[in-house]
Amino acid sequence: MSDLPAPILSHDVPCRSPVPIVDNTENPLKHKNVSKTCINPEICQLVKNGHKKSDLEKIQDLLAWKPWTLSEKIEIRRGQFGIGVFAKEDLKIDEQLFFASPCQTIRIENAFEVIESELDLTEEDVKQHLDCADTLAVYILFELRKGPKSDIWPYLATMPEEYTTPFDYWPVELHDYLTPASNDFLFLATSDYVDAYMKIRGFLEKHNVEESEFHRAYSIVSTRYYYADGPATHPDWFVSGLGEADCGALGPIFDLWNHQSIKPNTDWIVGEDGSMTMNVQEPVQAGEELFISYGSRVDENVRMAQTYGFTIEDPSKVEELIYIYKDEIVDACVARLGKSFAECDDRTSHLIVENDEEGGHINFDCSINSYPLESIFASDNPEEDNDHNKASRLLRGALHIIYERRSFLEHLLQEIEDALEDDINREHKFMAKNIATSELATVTKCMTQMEDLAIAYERLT
Ligand SMILES: C[S@@+](CC[C@H](N)C(=O)[O-])C[C@H]1O[C@@H](n2cnc3c(N)ncnc32)[C@H](O)[C@@H]1O
Repeated sequence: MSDLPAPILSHDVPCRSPVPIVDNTENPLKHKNVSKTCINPEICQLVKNGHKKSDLEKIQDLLAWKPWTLSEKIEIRRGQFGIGVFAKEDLKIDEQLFFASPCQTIRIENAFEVIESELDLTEEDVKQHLDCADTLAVYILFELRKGPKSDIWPYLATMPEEYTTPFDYWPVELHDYLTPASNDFLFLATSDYVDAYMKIRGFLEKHNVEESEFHRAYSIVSTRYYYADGPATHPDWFVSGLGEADCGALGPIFDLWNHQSIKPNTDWIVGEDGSMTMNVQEPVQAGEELFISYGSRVDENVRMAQTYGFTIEDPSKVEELIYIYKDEIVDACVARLGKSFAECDDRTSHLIVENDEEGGHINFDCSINSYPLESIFASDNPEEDNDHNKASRLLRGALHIIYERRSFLEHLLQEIEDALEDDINREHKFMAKNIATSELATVTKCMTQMEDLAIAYERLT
């Protein structure tokens, strides 16, 4: 049984009607609840005297902003990953911890309202249509500029001042410390927001928005965005579909939950009406941090680095995908099939293109039924071949690639360890180390599986 009051249904909390731009010179805190943000009179006095609010004081303001449905058994405080959510008491599976009605989340409709009514967005400005993330980023940017006059200031005030992730600004001199897959993701990290910036560059320049300001707003959105249904209607300049779960929203309070890939202890449900509920998924002991998984594909350090700007040190808590590159396949083909470089190169180029893999790599899931490896290591006389021969040829090819990768990663890790002896760019070097460590763990696991399989095949002969 939940200790929470019955959830506030969406129709009980009126959504804002289109907000006219109000002259707030008298009361800069337009929202009624916001004017009462100092829930602690001592803090109130300190703020009046020019005291800069701490992170936790800002969180207090956020909690006082709306009638959140938040379990008394949890608390928000600083932990090892910045602000996080913690259990004050033991929690049982299925207990409800948090509920937000649609009006308590920040949705694409809020962004439409402000962009359409307050910003002079012309057809010329939006030659390419904006998607959900772009639109929310523009909205967040201009609300941040309003400061305390913004309707959503108690939320925005809790955002980190600096919002750049190391992957966005990776120093050129540290490129060699990244695995090949990280180098692919490094490109993706910047390309999203650069594309978004380029789409509306003219409009942003008209408002004197520098790239760094847009970058902060875009990062706020991309690191805190959850999928929700698209809007029922939308302006012409908006690109996403109607009513499909391809859009996103920001969830104050909800977005204070930190990430854990494997067995997170809480989970969330987005209702059909757009409400958000957080439930306990694994038993939790008092004092423990509450985690969600940010998504099924973020169990790779490399992807977390790209999207969220952090990596996890413990390799048992992450699982990388193994990306195999063309050069590695060609090398294995020459070494294991005794063919010429030209022939192997030709076969591999052809198959990688046919397999339509971006960037000349294939995703290898440590299975010998992996196409196009199967085709590359196929016999020249397939009609004389049998399953056993096929499998052992494939295993030899795959193991060659895995062994080479493993020794590359061991060497790379040694180089990173040496580089860590000087203090420059330590955060980046630790990130590179975590990525290489988790990839090495995944590759080693795959190697063991392949070797066990190879031994089993040998026994059969
Ligand atoms: C949605 S916010 C979570 C709240 C955040 N900790 C804060 O202080 O506002 C996501 C950000 O939290 C941090 N984070 C979340 N989970 C993490 C983890 N497992 N390890 C390191 N950092 C994490 C990252 O900076 C990430 O971009």
